[in-house]
Amino acid sequence: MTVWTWTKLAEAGKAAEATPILDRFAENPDRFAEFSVTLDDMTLDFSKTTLDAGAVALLVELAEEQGVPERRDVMFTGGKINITEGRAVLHTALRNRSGKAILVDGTDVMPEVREVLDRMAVFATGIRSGKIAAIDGKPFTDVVNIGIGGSDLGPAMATLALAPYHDGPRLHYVSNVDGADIHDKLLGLDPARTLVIVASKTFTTIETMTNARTAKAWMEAALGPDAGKHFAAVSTALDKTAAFGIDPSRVFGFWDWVGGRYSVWGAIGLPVMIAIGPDDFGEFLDGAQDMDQHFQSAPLARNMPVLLGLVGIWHRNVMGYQTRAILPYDQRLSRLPAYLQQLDMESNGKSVTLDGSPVTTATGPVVWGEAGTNGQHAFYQLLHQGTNIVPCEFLIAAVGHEPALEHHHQLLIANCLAQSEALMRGRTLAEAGKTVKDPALAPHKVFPGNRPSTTLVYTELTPRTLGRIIALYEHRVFVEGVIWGINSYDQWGVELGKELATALLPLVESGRGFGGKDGSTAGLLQTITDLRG
Ligand SMILES: O=P(O)(O)OC[C@H]1O[C@](O)(CO)[C@@H](O)[C@@H]1O
Repeated sequence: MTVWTWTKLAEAGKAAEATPILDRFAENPDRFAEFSVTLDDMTLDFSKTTLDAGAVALLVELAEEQGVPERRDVMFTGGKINITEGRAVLHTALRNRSGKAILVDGTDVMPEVREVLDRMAVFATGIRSGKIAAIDGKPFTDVVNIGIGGSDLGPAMATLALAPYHDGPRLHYVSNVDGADIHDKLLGLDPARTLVIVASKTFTTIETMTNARTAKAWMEAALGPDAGKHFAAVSTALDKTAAFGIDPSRVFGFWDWVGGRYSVWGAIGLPVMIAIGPDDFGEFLDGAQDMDQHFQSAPLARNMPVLLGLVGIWHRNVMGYQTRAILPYDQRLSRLPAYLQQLDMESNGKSVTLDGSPVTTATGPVVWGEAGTNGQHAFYQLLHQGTNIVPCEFLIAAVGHEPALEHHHQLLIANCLAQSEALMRGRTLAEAGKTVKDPALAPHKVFPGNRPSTTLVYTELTPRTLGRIIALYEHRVFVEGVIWGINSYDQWGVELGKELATALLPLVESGRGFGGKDGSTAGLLQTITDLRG
């Protein structure tokens, strides 16, 4: 009975406060082994948390009671778990390399998935080799991807993450409707050498369509009516890509059962495939499949995504922490926090359960972060001494991609481990007193410690490793969403702002008619109108 389990968990949470994390290692020399989980060369360490064996057992019980294994199996087999949109949730089909059929409404989706991936590979290879050339017969040197949200964050994050594997044309990402974005990205690009990919699941998103039209005008000004030959599209709306003038042979489709924020594995990943090539893109998919298979087969208590999800539940619901920080010690993962913000917050930022009734527990935390070590010199002050406790999620590769700069990587590792140690260990007043001549300074140098973190360690940030990392976080979001009883796969919360922006545009354009608006909005419209002159 779930209420009973939540009650027991609340008691466990109170009891946990009595034993500092650091002391738990003295009590149990096997704590690291017992509170970490491994998949091949990847280890998730959650020993620097207040969890003990009893709490983990209760959390696993909660996951079982809430039906995590059953819901997982329904998701993987094409059940329509996105009930508010009547859709299956099958991003896992995009990286199903097993040859097994996956049925949606009785039809195997795998032949279509493979067909699109094969077409992407032919196109990407052609662009990379120059066989698919610009209208003057010369190779494309630059690719501009226009998209936003899931049609931008995943490929942009992955392109940066996999820079050491990038041997195709240069990639540029335009997302913001702010004209500054497309202006600055196109500046210095030669339309004669540039391919534009318009990426939009719906092909209606105002930001993307506005940027796409601007890019088309830029291209047409240079190339005239042949400009369309420098465009490709990724979308589920094939009628709309045709209306935009993109040749169907350059349109790569996907399906309504792939959510935008889960879509990097298929056609939305086209720019990544162009950058790193189909073979490495295949490795990326293989990595995700590794995690899928582990998620499906490992017992809950040794299951990496389940445990990461349960650590999240412990921190959010039992300890009451409101945010979680994503802290990759990898400059090339500097877009990971932004990517995970959409994945996590658009999925689990919900207030009603599947049946529409209000939730009775807190749901998704605020997700934020920055690459280490940069964050250390910005916001770690608050992490160590602020009044909020922020569970920190560190990521670090054992090996960097720059052998000649090995000393940099050693410093990076030392910094990463030092931070989780410092958060846990803290510094007492007595210890602080020994570091200062003036005792009045000692309180300023106290660190409360006992601040929780997890660390994900792997050999090297390869395409396969990146695939595993992203799939790990996708499944973590799933596990938490199931426990909270919410639909992680819709995003109605983004609609109201879009509707109001559409209604406001004519007022901005005309500079009048503010009467029906609330005082603040009318006042801001008037002020902006006056400033625009
Ligand atoms: O790919 P599209 O349809 O342009 O949508 C872009 C993004 O907009 C949203 O629908 C809402 O912001 C996201 O879920 C999605 O990733």
